This record gives sequence, C-alpha cells and structure tokens, in this order.
Amino acid sequence: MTPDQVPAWRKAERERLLAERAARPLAARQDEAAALARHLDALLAARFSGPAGLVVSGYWPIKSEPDLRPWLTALHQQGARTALPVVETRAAPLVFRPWAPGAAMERGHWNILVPADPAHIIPQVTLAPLVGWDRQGYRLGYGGGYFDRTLAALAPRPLVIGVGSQAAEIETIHPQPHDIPLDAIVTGEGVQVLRG
Ligand SMILES: Nc1nc2c(c(=O)[nH]1)N(C=O)[C@@H](CNc1ccc(C(=O)N[C@@H](CCC(=O)O)C(=O)O)cc1)CN2
Ligand SMILES: Nc1ncnc2c1ncn2[C@@H]1O[C@H](COP(=O)(O)OP(=O)(O)OP(=O)(O)O)[C@@H](O)[C@H]1O
Repeated sequence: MTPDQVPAWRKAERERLLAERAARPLAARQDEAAALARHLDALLAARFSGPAGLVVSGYWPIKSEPDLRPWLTALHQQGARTALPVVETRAAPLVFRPWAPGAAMERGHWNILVPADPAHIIPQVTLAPLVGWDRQGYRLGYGGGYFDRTLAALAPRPLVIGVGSQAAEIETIHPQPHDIPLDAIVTGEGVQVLRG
C-alpha cells in the first residue's frame, strides 16, 4: 500500500472495527472489561512496586470502549493518583487532568466528559483505548493523531498500554512515520504485545 492510500484504508478499517465492536452484546463487553482489569493489575504489579503514589491515566469511555472506570477507581482507593486525557487544543498533544471518583466533570472536545479541574499532571502509566491494533504494537484510534502527538511530546515517556478487544487485531495498521508503537497491548485474553 502506498502512503497516499493509507488514510482512506484506515477510515474504512475504523468504521468496520467500530461497527463490529458496537454490535457485541453488552454482557460480553463487560466480561472483557473485567478480564482486562485483571491483566492490567498483573502487568502493573510486574513493573511497579505498588499502586501507592503511581500516576495512572485512564479514559472516560465512549463508543462501546471497555469501561475501566471501576479499575481506575480501585487504583485510586489504593493510593494511586489517577487522571484522564483532555483535548485542550485541537491537533496538539493531549494533556492529563487529575481525576478522582466523583470528581466534577464537564463536556470537552467530541463531547467526551473531562475533569473540570484544569490542573495538569504527567502520568507514569497511560491507557490508550484501541480501535484496532497489530502485533508490532501499533494502534489505530479515532483518527485525530492525539496519542501519537502526545507520545512524541511527553518527557519522560509514560508506560503506554493499549487496551481493547482481541477481535480488534489486524495484520498491520500500515504504520506511517508519525505512528509510535505502544509499550504493551492488553486484551481480555491477556497481554498480547510487550516491548522493551
Ligand atoms: N474515551 C476516550 N477518550 C479519549 C480518547 C479516546 O480514544 N477515547 N482519545 C484518544 O486519542 C482522545 C480524544 N481523541 C479524539 C480523536 C479523534 C477526534 C476527531 O475529531 N476525529 C475526527 C477525524 C479526524 C480525521 O480523520 O482527521 C472525526 O471523527 O471527525 C477527536 C478526539 C482523548 N480522550
Ligand atoms: N506527531 C505528530 N505531529 C503532527 N501530526 C501528527 C502527529 N501524529 C499524528 N499526526 C497526524 O494525525 C493524523 C491522524 O493520525 P492517525 O491516523 O495515526 O490517528 P489515530 O492514532 O488513529 O488517532 P487518535 O490517537 O487520536 O485516536 C494524521 O493525519 C497525522 O498526520
């Protein structure tokens, strides 16, 4: 595939994967989120000495994404500092605002709920919800390029963990120079990719 063909291919692939995901029964998606939470706990336990003081960003689910808010809430209860990504400026890196269970929220870009508290925090661990993924660790998202810009800008770089469905695996996303592979990809079936 030539680089000029990639955007149209990705658009069609996103639509296909999002339609497939939305068609899965809610109970199956809930089971998957619960399994994801267990695999994420195991991955963090292997990498960090414990949740206390760890800065972890999740996401506020949209479009049938796995709901990992209960996982983020549990981490907060164990002493982690939890955060959510926010598009404050279009076509710029994401920023991360502190979030705690019950925090006041407001509508942000794309109507996604974001913490109303405008403070910023740099996560040590960042979840990146996957629309699609491949075995090289590349992620297909909603097409804004936000995570790639964020990873290119963040120093020190957090451990970035893609989370999504086993069924969202594709042979390759046809990576382009701006695409940055994630550190790990986790599905309901376990850790699928672990780099470095
Ligand atoms: N729940 C959740 N929150 C999240 C993300 C996510 O993937 N899931 N993000 C993860 O990054 C950020 C938001 N990502 C976005 C990605 C694309 C567009 C967007 O405007 N897409 C255009 C297509 C752009 C194009 O094709 O050029 C559109 O659909 O019109 C908006 C937000 C931050 N918050
Ligand atoms: N570091 C960057 N600097 C400038 N533009 C970028 C950068 N990374 C990505 N982009 C632009 O963003 C657009 C979308 O990229 P891509 O298809 O990889 O999005 P995505 O990873 O699916 O989206 P998202 O992370 O928002 O869910 C591309 O046109 C690309 O040129």
